[in-house]
Amino acid sequence: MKTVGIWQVLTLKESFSIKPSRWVEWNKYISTLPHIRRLVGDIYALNPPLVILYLASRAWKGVVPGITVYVSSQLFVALEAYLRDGEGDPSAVLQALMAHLFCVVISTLTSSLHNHFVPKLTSQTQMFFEEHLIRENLRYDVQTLQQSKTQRPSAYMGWHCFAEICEACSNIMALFTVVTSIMIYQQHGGSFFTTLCLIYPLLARTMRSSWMKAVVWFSDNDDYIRMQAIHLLSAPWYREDIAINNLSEHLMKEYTKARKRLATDFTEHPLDQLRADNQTIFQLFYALSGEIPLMYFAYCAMVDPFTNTMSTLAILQKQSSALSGSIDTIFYMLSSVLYTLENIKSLYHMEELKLVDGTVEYLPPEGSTGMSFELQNVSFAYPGAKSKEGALKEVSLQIKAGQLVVIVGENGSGKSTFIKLLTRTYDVTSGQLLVNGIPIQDYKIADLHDATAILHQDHMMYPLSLAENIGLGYPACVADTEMIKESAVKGGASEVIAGLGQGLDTVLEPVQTASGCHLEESKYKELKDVLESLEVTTEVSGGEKQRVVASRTFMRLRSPRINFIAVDEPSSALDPRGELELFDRLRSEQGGRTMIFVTHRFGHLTKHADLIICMKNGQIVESGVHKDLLALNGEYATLYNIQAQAFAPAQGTDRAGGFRTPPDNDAFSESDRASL
Ligand SMILES: Nc1ncnc2c1ncn2[C@@H]1O[C@H](COP(=O)(O)OP(=O)(O)OP(=O)(O)O)[C@@H](O)[C@H]1O
Repeated sequence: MKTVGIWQVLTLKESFSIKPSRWVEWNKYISTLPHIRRLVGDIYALNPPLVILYLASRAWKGVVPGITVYVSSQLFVALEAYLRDGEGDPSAVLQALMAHLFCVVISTLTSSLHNHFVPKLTSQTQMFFEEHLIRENLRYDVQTLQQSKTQRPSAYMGWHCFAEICEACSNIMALFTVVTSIMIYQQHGGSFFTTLCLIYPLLARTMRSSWMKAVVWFSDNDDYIRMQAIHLLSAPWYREDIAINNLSEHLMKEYTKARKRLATDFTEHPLDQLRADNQTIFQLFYALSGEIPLMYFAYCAMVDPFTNTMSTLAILQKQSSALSGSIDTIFYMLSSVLYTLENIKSLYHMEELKLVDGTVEYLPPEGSTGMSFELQNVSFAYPGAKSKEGALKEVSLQIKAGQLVVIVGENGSGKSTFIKLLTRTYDVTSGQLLVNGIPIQDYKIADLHDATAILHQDHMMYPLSLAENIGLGYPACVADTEMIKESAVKGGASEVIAGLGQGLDTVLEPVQTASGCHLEESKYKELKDVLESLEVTTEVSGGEKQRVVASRTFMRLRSPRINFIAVDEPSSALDPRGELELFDRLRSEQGGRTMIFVTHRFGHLTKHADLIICMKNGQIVESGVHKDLLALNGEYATLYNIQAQAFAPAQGTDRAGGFRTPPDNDAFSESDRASL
């Protein structure tokens, strides 16, 4: 670790070597060859004539530097003979000039053609990979996706990888043709000259790789950290807090004090400071190496003054710059191509993921429309969770088909996790979870999900119309407007929807396609206004969104296949009346199906419950019905009484943390319940 100004910088000591580990890296890249073949095949199949045209344009780009070097060398020689003696061969000049111009014309035409058809090929490829990635993303469950460590590629990556590989091949061809033309032209000393030309790009590469070393940096300077914290506090989102608490002056004083203390330390970016260190000598060498062709010419001219002319110098300069350019490009591309190869893998990686699915078709238990659960010593830890403690520990329990269950407990006690296991969002880490007497993993996941409706605490809106937002609860009836409207009434969203200009057709957060540029000048105000009026987001409150999402669940409940309804704290943003109505309507929709509520405000639910589960630290600490649990006077009674006391007249303090004791252990009156 090195201290650079206020920064602590960590690097690894590396020396260049062809160690076995490097070969392991190369093997990794070689293993992508099947993916490259697949990528090229996929893109070729999209539009064979355009792909052939594209490859031809890249091939031309590969040979043109060599041809240009050769032809311009011929031109220099012919011109010099003509200028020096006044009686050179005009046809040789014309020939060389025509060849040179031909190259220029073909290159320009190729590049213009290239610009014409490449966007078409790019968008076709992008759409192909977008479809491929959407299909793969939608195929997997939460657990499999979370376990996949590979980065998620973008659809553009397909074309980008293909273009990079073609570009790399084109650059290798360019190098080959330039070297060939140097060898042809300079039959004596060509290889020596080629070697000299390597020095400049090699030094450039070395310099770049010294900048691209893996580095980690952080600052442990208290003053700097404090300045940054105060800087963050000046952001608009803290404004209200800072203004109301009148903190501006205090913060400014603190900032100034910290800045004064820091004055002597460097805060510039650590990489800039590192680069500035010990680079002068190296940079000098690097700059001088660019002059090697000139030195070589001076040497040749002194050794053999009669055969070396000014055209020889011009040719040497042209050849060396073409060669250095090709080598430099290849070095530069090498690192990006290696990265590209990794990306190709990730494009097809999703297909290789294995979805752990069962084979049993889900059927409800005989004579019932509910789903039964049995947990036997179930434990669960989230994949990659940092906490050593699992989210659920040794949980055993039975839930009968058609029961109404309420799960209560403190924050983080494992209530949502419990629901995630029952809905097979995740698989248990150990123990056994039986659904209708069969291990949950044995069922086909899609079948289980078809029989489940879940209303979450997150109110996730889809970037689609409100009609679809609700209708997708039951995709088979997504076009049934009447059913959607009825569901909206049950979910409490009908008034919200009626208040929006486009009603059910409103898209709250439309897909953003509109954009503009160069609109700063006032004469373009009209255009700017048009842009601002396009694809506008409609703001609604969190509670209103929750009502739309609840309507989606009511739509889902119309499906005759639903046997299990899980409701996980869906009312955090709802007003008390909205919450009460939502819970009552959900209960009235139960119709013999198993229904589980997770809620902190359980006063108006638990008395209807067939089973109450009280959780703490990932375990079930109590379970039973309301009366029995109150009589136990344990965890459930404590939680219940804390809520009840808010509505009870003052009667002294109780044992549960200093709250007033209610007149009896069941303090919610009907009117309290309604307004809870
Ligand atoms: N995706 C996750 N990855 C890792 N740990 C998680 C994840 N989700 C929850 N946990 C942890 O699992 C434990 C149980 O969380 P869970 O969400 O089930 O609690 P909860 O009882 O529903 O809490 P709350 O009442 O706050 O909603 C907590 O310690 C939590 O930090």
